[in-house]
Parts: sequence; structure tokens; C-alpha cells
Amino acid sequence: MIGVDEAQALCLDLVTPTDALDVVPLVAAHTRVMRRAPRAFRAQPPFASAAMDGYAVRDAEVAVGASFEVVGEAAAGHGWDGTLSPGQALRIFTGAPVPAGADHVVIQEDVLREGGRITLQPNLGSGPNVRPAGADFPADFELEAPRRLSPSDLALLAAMNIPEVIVARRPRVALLATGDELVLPGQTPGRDQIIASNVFALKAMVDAAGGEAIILPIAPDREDALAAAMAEMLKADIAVTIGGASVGDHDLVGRVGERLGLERAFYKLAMRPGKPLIAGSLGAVPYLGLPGNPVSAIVTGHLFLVPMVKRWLGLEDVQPKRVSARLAQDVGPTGPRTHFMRARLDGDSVTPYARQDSSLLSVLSDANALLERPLGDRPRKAGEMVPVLPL
Ligand SMILES: Nc1nc2c(c(=O)[nH]1)N[C@H]1C(S)=C(S)[C@@H](COP(=O)(O)OP(=O)(O)OC[C@H]3O[C@@H](n4cnc5c(N)ncnc54)[C@H](O)[C@@H]3O)O[C@H]1N2
Ligand code: MOO
Repeated sequence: MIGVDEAQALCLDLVTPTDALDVVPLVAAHTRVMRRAPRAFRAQPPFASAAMDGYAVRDAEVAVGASFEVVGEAAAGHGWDGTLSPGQALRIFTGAPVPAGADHVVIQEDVLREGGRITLQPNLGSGPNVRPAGADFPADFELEAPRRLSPSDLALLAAMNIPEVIVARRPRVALLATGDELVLPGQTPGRDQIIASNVFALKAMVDAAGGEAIILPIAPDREDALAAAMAEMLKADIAVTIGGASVGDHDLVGRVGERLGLERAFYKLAMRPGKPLIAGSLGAVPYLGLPGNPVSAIVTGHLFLVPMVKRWLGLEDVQPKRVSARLAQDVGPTGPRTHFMRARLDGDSVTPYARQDSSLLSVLSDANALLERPLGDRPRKAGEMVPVLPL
């Protein structure tokens, strides 16, 4: 069986970053992946501007007791066109262009004004209270791409006078739950049935990663019906089945996939939970066959599906973040599979849950991290540093 790192690399290899692009206005661009680096063509601020309300003067003339004649006024949006001469001051407000000849704004609290003159007072601050032109960004500034646009990115793009951005289209990710035992929430389950659950977590994860998950009708454990349902996924950008991946008589996904031209990249990996994962191409569509156990499906979704969505969008840094944390308690040795233990991360202290069965959604919901225990690892003591994946 292959290891987790190799499996992650093979899954990414299945995906080509899309060249399907959308042009969207800034108001619709939050979390979209910007693919072209836009250029500002205008510095910010575009002129030296006052950082405080007060009086613009020459820095060389600033001294306690110095006195100036006030010759005019500048406010934000309303500059003053002249040039200050020695001995002159300009009344100025925050955001106004600093006039030629001035390079210091004395704040009004440091000034005594009498009629048309000001005198600088003993508590004089140091200044200069002037924001140079281009202090935020220069005229040739480019915002690096690809990037997933944050709220601050949107403000920066607006300041650059960019009203719309070129972003990757969202990948359509088809999610197909399989199994005769499943019904949707709100339906009435039969005596031997349970509620399909993990598809809702996977949809939320895909959507949050920048994709557009489509939940297909549940497919039964019959070859022809499953083949028809899986054929629907050939229209998607990424295809995902859930369940039926293991070795049981009713685990049909691999076999049916092959009828539809599935080329496997791998089947099974040394990971707990998630061993019976299938990865490959279904026709031309990147495909994952996730195991059905809810925790297995969600953990493999986190480690393999979400990075595939991000790669499709054109992002480079796609793997889940790992941090280092201190074990809060002793843990035993691991077996032949890397164990992603459901855990609680508090500050830099990590505690695995006692119950680790891959059916336990209540434990996963309480968890906020996965404690990664490499395969064949020795017992570890409380206080040792270990890798952790925040959820
Ligand atoms: N003899 C062996 N049996 C099993 C092995 C093995 O190696 N040899 N592997 C086990 C492991 S590990 C896993 S994980 C499961 C995965 O099996 P499948 O992918 O075939 O999943 P199913 O059998 O369809 O379902 C497993 C379990 O999860 C429930 N399920 C399925 N889909 C959903 C859903 N959408 N929402 C909620 N719950 C779901 C299903 O009812 C089963 O209880 O196989 C082990 N067996
Ligand atoms: O690998 Mo299974 O996912 O342990 O339950």
C-alpha cells in the first residue's frame, strides 16, 4: 500500500489547473481565485497627503515659538494650487494634498492661532505627519496571482482602481453517495436504513475551498443503476463517490467505475481512517472513491479532495496546513497505517479522543484537529512535539 504523501501527490497529478476564467466585479469576488495579476497604473496615495489635521509648513522652519502667516486652506478632495514660501503656512485637513514647498504638517493641537497667524507651542510633536506619494503602493504595483481573494485584497484592488477581476471558474464537484441503506435527512428510513450524512460535510468543504458541489441522488447497490448514476458524474469537473469502495460483495464502485473507463492511480493507502480510497480518472474527469464511513469520507475529503479543488482553481499552496503541538498525554505505538486521530487542539496542546472509530461523527464534530501519527511510530510521551492538522 502506498503512503499518504505519495497518495496526495498522485491525487494532485490527476488535476490540471483550469483555463476556464470568469470576469467578476469586486463585490462578487470574495474567496474567488484571481488568476491574472492586475496592475495599479496609479500610486496610492497619488500625491503627498496630510496624515493629520493642522498646518502645512516647511520642515526646516519648525521650531517652538516659530510664527507663520496662514495663506489658504486644503481639504480632502480640495487641494491648494500655490507654492508655500518661507514663513507661510497652509491650513490643512487629513487626506488633503500637501502643497508644493511644504513637507511637514504641524497638528492643530500644537498651534496657537491668532487671526491670520499661527505660533508653534512648547509641546510641539515631531511630525512630519505627511504620507509620501506611493507610500501604500507605487504606480506600477501588481497584486500577485494566483491568490484566493480575501476581504483586504478586495479593498486593495479597489484602491488600485480595479473594478473587476479575472478569476478561475468554480469547479463543479459531483458528490454521489452510494448504498441501499441510505436515505436523505427528513425522509423516513426503513428498519435497516440510516441517514446519508457525510455528503453534507463534503459539500461544505468543497464550497469553502472555492468549488461548487452538486449532490446527486443517492445511488443504490445495483450495478446498472450505479453505472447510470456514475455516468452523470462525467459532466462534472471532479467526480466523487462515497461508499462502496471496500472489498464487500456490495462494494461495487471500483468495478462499475471500470465499466465507465476508470483508470486507477491507486487503490488503498496506508492510512487510518480512509484505507479503501480509490483515486483515478473517470474518462477525463479526476475521480475519488471515498470510503463510506463518515469520518473516513470527511478525513479523506480534507486530505485529498480539498487540495484537488484548490489545484483545479490554479492555487499552488494546496495541502492542508500542519502545525506542531505538544502531546497532552502519552500515546501508544502506531500500526502499519498513518493514523489521523481526532483530537482537540488547545493553544499548542493536543489531546486525542479515546474513541477513534471511523463511524463516530459526534467525536469528529467535537474535534478541531487531526493528530498525525506516522505509521510504525513508537509510543510518545506527554510533552513531545507532534504534527497536527487543524480542522
Ligand atoms: N473485510 C474488510 N472489510 C472492510 C475493510 C477491509 O479492508 N476489509 N475496510 C474497512 C474500512 S477501513 C472502511 S473505511 C470501510 C469502507 O467501506 P466502503 O467504502 O465500502 O463503505 P460502505 O461499506 O459503503 O460503508 C461503510 C459504512 O459507512 C456507512 N455509510 C456509507 N455511506 C454513507 C453516507 N453517505 N452517509 C453515512 N454513512 C454512510 C455505511 O452504512 C457503513 O456503515 O470498509 C471496512 N470494511
Ligand atoms: O480506513 Mo477505515 O476508514 O478505518 O474506517
